[in-house]
Amino acid sequence: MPPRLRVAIGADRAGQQYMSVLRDDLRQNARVASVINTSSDHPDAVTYPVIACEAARLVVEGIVDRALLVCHTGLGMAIAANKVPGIRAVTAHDSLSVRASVESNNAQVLALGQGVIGLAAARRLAAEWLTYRFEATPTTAAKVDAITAYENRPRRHLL
Ligand SMILES: O=C(CO)[C@H](O)COP(=O)(O)O
Repeated sequence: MPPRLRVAIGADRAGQQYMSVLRDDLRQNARVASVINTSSDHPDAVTYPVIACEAARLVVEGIVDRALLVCHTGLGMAIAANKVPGIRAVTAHDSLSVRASVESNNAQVLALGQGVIGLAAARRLAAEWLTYRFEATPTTAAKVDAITAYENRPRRHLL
């Protein structure tokens, strides 16, 4: 089995229910070394950009390997997390996309929508997500490196 993963988990108010179930699942999963909860259990505590950027920061600082985020659609969490340099965050609600996000895109952040999929599907996707690792072939690595290179360009060259 590959090295166990350190995972951050977080949710806004709209994702609290799934997040608490997924957090317990992560804690019981043999593929997980540790779980950091980036959201307060209080449902009004924080909004999705705060949670997403905090979780993304934990990833880029090397405190965790991945982050699992839940909001109503999974969209805002991914958008916000992607603003943190070095983060590749996706919203994915099917097995193929979840798998490709890790194996092909080397995404470290998965955002799920509590309003989009059922709880059983969310639990299955999260469990599957833990089994995947980036497969650094010449083609996949070159594309991910191209994203990083674009991100690291001086700002005047971005337009
Ligand atoms: O789904 C969300 C963001 O994509 C979030 O849970 C709700 O955001 P809001 O519609 O801006 O409140």
